[in-house]
This record gives sequence, structure tokens and C-alpha cells, in this order.
Amino acid sequence: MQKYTVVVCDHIHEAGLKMLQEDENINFIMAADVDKKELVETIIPQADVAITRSSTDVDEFFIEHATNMKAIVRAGVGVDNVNIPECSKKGIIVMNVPTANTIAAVELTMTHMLSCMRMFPYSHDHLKNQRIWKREKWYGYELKGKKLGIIGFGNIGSRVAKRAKAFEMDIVAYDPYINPSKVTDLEMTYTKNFDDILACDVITIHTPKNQETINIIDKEEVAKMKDGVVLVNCARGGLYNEDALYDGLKSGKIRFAGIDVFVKEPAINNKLLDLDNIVVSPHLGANTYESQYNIGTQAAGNAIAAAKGIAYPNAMNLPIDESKIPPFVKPFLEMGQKIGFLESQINKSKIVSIKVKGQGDIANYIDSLATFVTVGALSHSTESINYVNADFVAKEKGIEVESVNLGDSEVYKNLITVKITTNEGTTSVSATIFEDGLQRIVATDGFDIEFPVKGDIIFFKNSDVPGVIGSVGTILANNNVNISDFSLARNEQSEALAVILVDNAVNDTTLSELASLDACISVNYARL
Ligand SMILES: NC(=O)C1=CN([C@@H]2O[C@H](COP(=O)(O)OP(=O)(O)OC[C@H]3O[C@@H](n4cnc5c(N)ncnc54)[C@H](O)[C@@H]3O)[C@@H](O)[C@H]2O)C=CC1
Ligand SMILES: O=C(O)CCC(=O)C(=O)O
Repeated sequence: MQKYTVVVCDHIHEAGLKMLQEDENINFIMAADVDKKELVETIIPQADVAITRSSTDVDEFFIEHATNMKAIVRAGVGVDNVNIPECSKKGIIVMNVPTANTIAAVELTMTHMLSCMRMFPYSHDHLKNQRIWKREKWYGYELKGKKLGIIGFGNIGSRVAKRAKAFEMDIVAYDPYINPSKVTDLEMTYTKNFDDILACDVITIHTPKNQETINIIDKEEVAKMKDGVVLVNCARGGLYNEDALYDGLKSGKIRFAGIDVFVKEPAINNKLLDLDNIVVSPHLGANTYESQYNIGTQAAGNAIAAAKGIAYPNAMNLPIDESKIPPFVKPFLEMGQKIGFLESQINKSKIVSIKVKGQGDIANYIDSLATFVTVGALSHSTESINYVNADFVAKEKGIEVESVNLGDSEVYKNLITVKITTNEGTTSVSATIFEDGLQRIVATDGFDIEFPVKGDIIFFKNSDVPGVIGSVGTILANNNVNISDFSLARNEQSEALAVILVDNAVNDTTLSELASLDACISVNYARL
């Protein structure tokens, strides 16, 4: 009888373990208490499938040893600790369990919010452990009538909003990737201006952790907040910069914080723990019996299906069976995904439609290409998007996806064009791959301009007048931003576009300085 090895790397509910134990095709190894290095070096090489939670990083070291691995099941939502591109390279499918712990995370957020307002753990400790009865010491604040700023209005954020509304809070939501009606239909305020969030009495975050959301609250944002603000983070460590949080709490600018997640976990030596105006929990967002039962059983079921090769529910990547497609197709699919991601960064708003056109032989694979573009375009705003459900998720979000086969290509052997329309405008990017494998964008928004599909890219559009390039160069130099590649093009409307590749990340101050140049029409920035 064929046997498959499923390794459970972190603790999951016993109902899930029982499912694995009882399946006669599964050889199940419980390794939650094994030292991580030993796990990776001695157990992971045997595994067909691994089940992980946030305590096991699926990093290059792990993947290097996953010589037999078909799939990884992340028993939870966030996949920021899974190196998905490396898994794809090795042909390992990554699956998550997206909604099973939503309510647990929502209720923990409310717990933190209330604990902060009433300093509950501190009064409890005073009476229970110190045996002091001092009612006058423990005056708190009410949620009623306070403004709650919610960053990220997905599964968790929207449900926190509904519960907070029942506490008679005024809700202000910031999420550029949803239809504003999702918020306004609930008689809450939708904003595109992040400063409206910073002006709230209580702020909570519920976004994925990615390049755009890391440090979304930093020193500059804390400085803009109301004195005595309360901050809650039950999403991921590092969304609020931990130094900014520490300084804000220490100075009293932030009155209280409720924190479930940390940049480095386990966080037993984190300096935030030294403060007296913080409520902390050891990443317990998903820790309810109900949620762990749901996650454990779903993760085990998915792991069994994947081990047997029957199904890959919630697959987040699609390792391509290269024997089934011509070799030139895979890099185009990868490039299509990058272009979707690029455009979603330069045209940040609710996506209305995605149109993908192909010329040359690649046009025969245009539907697959459209799927990859859709995954790229939605990936940083929703962690539940994958190659299997991309069409479904797009439909659910009211996004029209169209793929067009334009037949032969006149100039390039193969050419793809991706046009993304959002509530705020349209962007278009055409790209090809040259014989030497170089992926190049060859046109964008009506400008014929060539640059590589990688790195940190600034798009600076300006009126075509003298002296602009010099000023742009000076601003970048003054901000220690090193230029690695500079391309320039003009259109017939006397506008110019500079595409500037730089060696390091560009901060908001630099972008604002560029935007303040008289000739500037727009500045956009993307990281690939
Ligand atoms: N503490 C814990 O144990 C748990 C933590 N989580 C974390 O919570 C996060 C959110 O989970 P869900 O609500 O299920 O995900 P979701 O995908 O349903 O919602 C995420 C929302 O964030 C929005 N978003 C993305 N980028 C944004 C940005 N730059 N600014 C504002 N909004 C942005 C998206 O449009 C989306 O509406 C997960 O990514 C995970 O990391 C989830 C479960 C448990
Ligand atoms: O229990 C865990 O592994 C953490 C849950 C979590 O953070 C998630 O699902 O994103």
C-alpha cells in the first residue's frame, strides 16, 4: 500500500491529528516539540507534506531540506513566514486555511481593545497577586463615542468594525483595495486619507504583512496621532514599527497598546514587555478551541488530499509541471504576475477590470497568463488569492478579467500587455522576454520606454521642460538614493516619463519632495 509522510511541525487540534492517524495511507510524524534545526535536518527530508503554524519558518534552510515535499499546509491565514517564491521554484505547493480563525482573531482584538481602555490585566494583577484593593487607581475610558480607525477591512477588520459599532464607537476604515460601499453600507466612514486614521482615538490593524504594510505606523505617523491614542495590533509584528511604538508608549503619546504579535517571536526579550502601559499576548489570535478545531481538521484534510495528489485546496502558488508546457511559457507567466503586482502598486485603488492581451505564441496561453496577472494584481491586498481561485475571487470582488489573443506579433517575438483599471484610473504595461531571458517592459501608459521588470522603480511623469532631470537627481542624491538605471521617454502631449531604478527602498519623504517639483505631474513607486 502506498504510504505518504505528513509531518506536523507545530501544535494543531487533536481532531486533526486523529484524522492523520486514522488514514491508512498516511505515515504521520508529530514533530511540534522537536527542535527546529533537528526537525529541518532529520525529519523534513522524509516529508511528502508538512503542516506548519506561525512557529515554523518555511525559509530557504527549510526548503533546501524539503527534498521530497509536495505541499506545505499553513494552518492559518498569514503566510509571511513562508518563502512562497522559493517553494514554487522547488515545485512545492503552498496552501493556507484562510477563514477558520477569523472570529478568534476578531474577539482577541476586542479583548485587547477593552483591556487597554480599562487597564484590566493591571487591576487584576493588583488585586489577585498583590492583594491591594485600590479602586481609585483604576479609572479607565469607555469605547462609546470614541473614533476607531481600522486599517484593513477584510475578513477580520470588517467584523471588528461590526462589534465595535455595537459598542457605539464611530468607525473610520482605511483600505484602498475594497469597494467603499463595503464600509458605507454599514453606516461607517470610509477614507482614502491615512491621516483620518491617525486622528482616531483607537487604531487597530488587520492587513497582511508585506512590503507596503511593514512600518505602516512609524515615528512620523505616531507624531501625527492624538495624544493618548490607543493602538491595537493582532495582525503581524512590524506593521507598527516596534521602536516607534516603544517611544510613543514611553512618552505617553500612546496611552496604551494591546499587542498580540511581534517582529521576532517568541518575544520573551522584547523591550515592549518592560513597559507598564501595554497589554500583551503570545500570538493568541487563533487560539480558541473552536478555531483550532476548524483549522486543525481543515489543515489535516487538506494535507491528506495533497499527499495523495487528489486536491490542493487554497493553493497559493502553482508549481508548474514544466513537462506539460513549452519552456518559453513559464517565464511569461511569472512576468505576468510581476506586472500585475507592479500595476497594483502604481495604481492603488479598487480594481475594476484587468485586461490581458497576448501577441505571438504566448497568445495561445492567454487565459493562464490572465490568471497569473490576476494573482499578482490582488496578492498584496488579499492573502486568500491563489491560482485556483483567482477567477472566483476576482468575480466576487466585481473585477472583470478579460484575455485577448491578438495573434502574431509585429515587432517582438512575443508581447504581453496588461491594462488595469481602478476606481481612479487606468495603467497599461507591455512587456516581452528577449532571447537572452531578459524580462523587459517596453511600453507603459503610452510611452515607449524600456526597463527591466525588477527592483525598486520610481515612475516620474512631468511636463517636458528643461532642468527636471537635474532636480530629480539632486533630490534622490540628497536622500541617499542611488540610481542604478534611468530611462526617459516623451509623448505627443509634451509630457515626459522617467523610469528610475534605484538600489534601495525609497521613503515617503523622498517621494513627496519629488512630487513637490513644479513640473511634476505624478510620482509612483513600486517594489518587485
Ligand atoms: N494574531 C493572529 O493570530 C492572527 C493574525 N492574522 C493576521 O490578520 C491578517 C488579516 O487577516 P484577514 O482579515 O483574514 O485577511 P483578509 O485578506 O480578509 O483582509 C486583509 C485586508 O487588508 C487590506 N489591505 C491590504 N493591504 C492594505 C494596505 N496597504 N492598507 C490598508 N488595507 C490593506 C485588504 O484589501 C483586505 O481587505 C492576516 O494577514 C494575518 O496576518 C490572521 C489570523 C490570526
Ligand atoms: O496560530 C497561528 O499559527 C497563528 C495564526 C495566524 O497568525 C494566522 O492565521 O495568520
